[in-house]
Amino acid sequence: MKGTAAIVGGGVIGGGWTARFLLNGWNVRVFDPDPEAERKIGDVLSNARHGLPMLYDCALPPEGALSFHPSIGEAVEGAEWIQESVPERLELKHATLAEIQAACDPLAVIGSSTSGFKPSTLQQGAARPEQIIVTHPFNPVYLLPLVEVVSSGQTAPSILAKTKAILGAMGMHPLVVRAEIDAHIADRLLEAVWRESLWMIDDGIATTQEIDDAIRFGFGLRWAQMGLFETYRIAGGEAGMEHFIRQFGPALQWPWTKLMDVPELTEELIHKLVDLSNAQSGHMTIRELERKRDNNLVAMLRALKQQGSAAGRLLLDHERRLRPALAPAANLMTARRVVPTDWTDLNGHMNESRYGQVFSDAAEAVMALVGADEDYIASGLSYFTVETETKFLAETHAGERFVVHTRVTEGARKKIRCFHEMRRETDGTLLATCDQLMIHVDLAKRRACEPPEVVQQKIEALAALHASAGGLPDA
Ligand SMILES: NC(=O)C1=CN([C@@H]2O[C@H](COP(=O)(O)OP(=O)(O)OC[C@H]3O[C@@H](n4cnc5c(N)ncnc54)[C@H](O)[C@@H]3O)[C@@H](O)[C@H]2O)C=CC1
Ligand SMILES: C[N+](C)(C)CC(=O)CC(=O)[O-]
Repeated sequence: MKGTAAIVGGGVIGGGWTARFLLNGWNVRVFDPDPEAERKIGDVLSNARHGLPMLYDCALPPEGALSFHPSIGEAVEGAEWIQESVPERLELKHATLAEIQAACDPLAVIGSSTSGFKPSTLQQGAARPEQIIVTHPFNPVYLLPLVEVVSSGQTAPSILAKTKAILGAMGMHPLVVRAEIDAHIADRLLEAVWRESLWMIDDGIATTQEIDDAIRFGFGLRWAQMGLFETYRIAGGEAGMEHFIRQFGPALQWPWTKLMDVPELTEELIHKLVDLSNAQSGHMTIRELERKRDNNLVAMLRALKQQGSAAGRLLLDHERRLRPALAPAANLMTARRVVPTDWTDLNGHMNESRYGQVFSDAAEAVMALVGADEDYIASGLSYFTVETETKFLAETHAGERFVVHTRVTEGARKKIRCFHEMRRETDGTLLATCDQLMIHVDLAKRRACEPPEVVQQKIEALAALHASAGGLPDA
């Protein structure tokens, strides 16, 4: 599902939305009065182009076209999705939504990035309230999948359905908030932590660094994979949640928090916070910090993907939809992707162990093509690799795109032999080759066996096709 999106307000969040849509193949039309908007969005895009493709073990769709427009009216023309991301001021949101509605398609989704306003508040005075919905993302929008989707009684069910479908197709997780509430779900939680943290700084209890360490060395790591309640269920020991709530529930009455109070934002507190933050992170520019954050997020999300857990499960499902179906052909493209940062080593290039992964993925594509796919393996039959010879011919680095072409050089009885060629996509440089022999096995007996006739025929046909076609395609 791809189309045209209009981004109204191209700052931190609008820039992130621009990248999410563009890199998922949508055309994006931006309006932002800031004369620096194009450069700033360019910087966000360069981070996104580095980070997002690394999440996937296959290629993203070709990028859409990006354009900048001098007015809201021109930007929203023909757009199926309009994302409002102007500063968090109600009168500005109302004026912007009115200008959008004066020019846009009445059937388009108008999503607002608002961190805190309820959709019914945004809809006040709107020409078509039914078209407006809250779609609250998380920074960086191009990497974090969560979008809180909040409708009011006036939002059309068709707009809600379209919103969920479009966000899901871009690999995002639309979390539909059951009832509208100021600051939705996540910002309520974040605000409680933020308020407590400001108190601890104001009271001289902790520095920004110490508070960040308390999060990132402990519960921050837990929250990425299990959230609050599953984590606390485990913390109750074998008796689970009941023991946990009976033990720690009463502590909520004790003076552990100052929850509802807010420290007064005096100039003194503001300067203290800024000075502490400069001492903690002032040695890096914001862009350097963003790149560090993105590399860490990519590595963590890839680890979750490997486990099929939490946001990693979502990535796996998205990847399945992105992967093109392979058909028998003389020119068999068995992999196409970028080198993720966590595949590089101290030498600054892709580590030799990762080539094994690349050629294993290419071999799995061939297996699936001849019918030895996930269901086949679940039924108790598969192929094991018994021999490989890999030649490392040129270096490749994080972020570089490569393709693998495979020729089946032997396909008879229990054997499949593949010859893989891995090339850098930009200039066709041959990076590595791999000669790989696989043997068909019975997974219950863990012994070699003949594949069924139907698989056998497909392998033989593929081997014959590749023998008659000669070598692999020129780069
Ligand atoms: N920064 C964050 O962490 C998050 C912010 N949000 C929400 O996203 C929205 C935007 O916030 P940020 O991107 O952080 O702000 P920002 O200040 O980075 O960007 C706002 C952009 O809107 C532009 N703008 C100002 N007036 C405009 C107008 N009349 N028409 C079009 N563009 C206009 C500005 O030039 C600026 O580029 C807010 O509603 C905020 O609550 C949501 C999630 C996270
Ligand atoms: C601080 N904030 C309220 C703008 C934060 C958000 O809305 C979400 C986020 O990305 O943390």
